[in-house]
Formats: sequence, C-alpha cells, structure tokens
Amino acid sequence: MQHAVVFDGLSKAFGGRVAVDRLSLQIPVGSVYGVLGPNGAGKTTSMLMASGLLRPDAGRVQVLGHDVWADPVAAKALFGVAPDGLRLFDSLSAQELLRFVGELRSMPGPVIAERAAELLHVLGLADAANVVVADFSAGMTKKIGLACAMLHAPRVLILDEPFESVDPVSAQTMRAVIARYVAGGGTVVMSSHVMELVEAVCDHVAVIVGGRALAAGRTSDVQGGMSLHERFLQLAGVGVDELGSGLQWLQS
Ligand SMILES: Nc1ncnc2c1ncn2[C@@H]1O[C@H](COP(=O)(O)OP(=O)(O)OP(=O)(O)O)[C@@H](O)[C@H]1O
Repeated sequence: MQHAVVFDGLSKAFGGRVAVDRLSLQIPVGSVYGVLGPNGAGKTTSMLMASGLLRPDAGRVQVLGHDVWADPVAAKALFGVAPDGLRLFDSLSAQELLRFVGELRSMPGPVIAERAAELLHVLGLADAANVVVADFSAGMTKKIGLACAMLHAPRVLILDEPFESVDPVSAQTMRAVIARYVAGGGTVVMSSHVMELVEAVCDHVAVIVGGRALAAGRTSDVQGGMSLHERFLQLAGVGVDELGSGLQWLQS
C-alpha cells in the first residue's frame, strides 16, 4: 500500500519536557486520518512537525516519498496545511488573502480568482470576501484557513482541529468539501476533539497520549466494537472517577 504521509520516529521536547515521543504513523493514500488525543497529548506539535513548521528533534516525515525537512520544496508543493492557532495574514480581506496564497504558490491570476470565488462560495464566505480576516469569527477563520490550504489543489491536506468553533451547518459543509476532495484522490490528516465527526469522517485514526500512539489503524479496528468515544476514554484513561470526593465546596 502506498502511503501519503509517513511519520517515522518523530520526537520533540520543549525544555526537556517530552511532547512527542518516537511517533510513527503511516497514512494511506486516499484516507481521512484522524489524530485524536487529550489536551497536551502532542497533536499540534506533531502536525506542525509534519507540515514543516516546527523542526523535530529526531525522526522524519515523508509526504508522498518526499522528506518534509530534507526536501521541503518538493514536499510542500504536495500538501496544504491549516494550522491551529497560527495567525494568518489577517489584515488582508478573504479575497486578498487567497490571492496572496495563490501567488506564493506561483498560480496564474485567473486560476486563483476562479478557485477563490468557488471556495468562498461553497464555504459560505462569499458575503465576507471583502471583509478583513482579522474581523472574522473563529469559525469563519477556520473556513478561510481551509480554503487557503486547498487553493493549490494539494494531494495531501494537513488540518489541525479543522472543526473547532465551527457551527454544525458549516461543519456539514466542510465535511462535504473534504469528502469531495478525498473522492478526487486527496488524503487528509486531521486532529480533532470532536469524536462524532471523527467517527463519521475518518476511515483511519490514531489515539495519541503523552506523545505516543497507543492505537492506530482503521477506525473500526481501533474501536474494537465500542463507540470511538468509549474507546478514546479507555485509551486516554480519563474519567469522572478521577474527581473522587473532590469539589465538595461546589455543593450548595
Ligand atoms: N512552544 C512550546 N513551548 C513549550 N511547550 C510546548 C510548546 N508547544 C507545546 N508544548 C507542550 O507540549 C505538549 C504537547 O502540546 P500540543 O499543543 O502538541 O498538544 P495537543 O495534543 O495539541 O493539545 P490540545 O488538544 O490541548 O491542543 C504540552 O505539554 C504543551 O504544553
């Protein structure tokens, strides 16, 4: 099986504290691969390393056979990335931002204009085309981030928390856009906390805890007959039991 993205022993520590610990994942071509994990598990750190935005301490990432750090120009032409929390050039309007991103990718002006109009339309941002991105809501910002990542029709999309702050109608639209993208041969790697969406959208998942993959593979195999939510709680080892007899002072 050909892999679209391979994480090979990726590691990263911040000030001696390990965030990602020898993480290896193999993401099949044409899959929608969900990366799950509790807060602080190392999802964002992994996505940043995979997309060439944060240098790993050890390990490699390959996108369609190109090493993201050793061969960045070839690798970066093949994927689009929508990082979580990194600022866009938000003093531009949505339309200007897409033009800027397209020009960075050396795309011809008419192609940028046509794709930008179509993406803004399908993502429900057409009315905001001339609004400065700094004035966007959190959900609108997620959507313009997705549009920027898709504009050059990459073969792989790396999306960090694409559904965070996105309303259910917009989430449905984004799901349809992602499904269309995958039907056309694309591959998606995304982190998410929204278990129902991951279960509905992702054919493969990895559950990361403490920077290590505790389970990875086809979603149904990882689930092992449980809901993804139950399986996630089991692997992440978190539960209301941890409250014990604490927080007594909250009782009125
Ligand atoms: N720039 C940084 N400097 C220091 N520590 C960092 C930095 N970035 C991440 N960390 C630490 O690395 C660990 C993993 O963080 P990361 O953001 O990758 O987790 P996450 O799984 O994306 O969490 P969340 O679901 O809360 O977004 C955490 O302990 C975090 O505090």
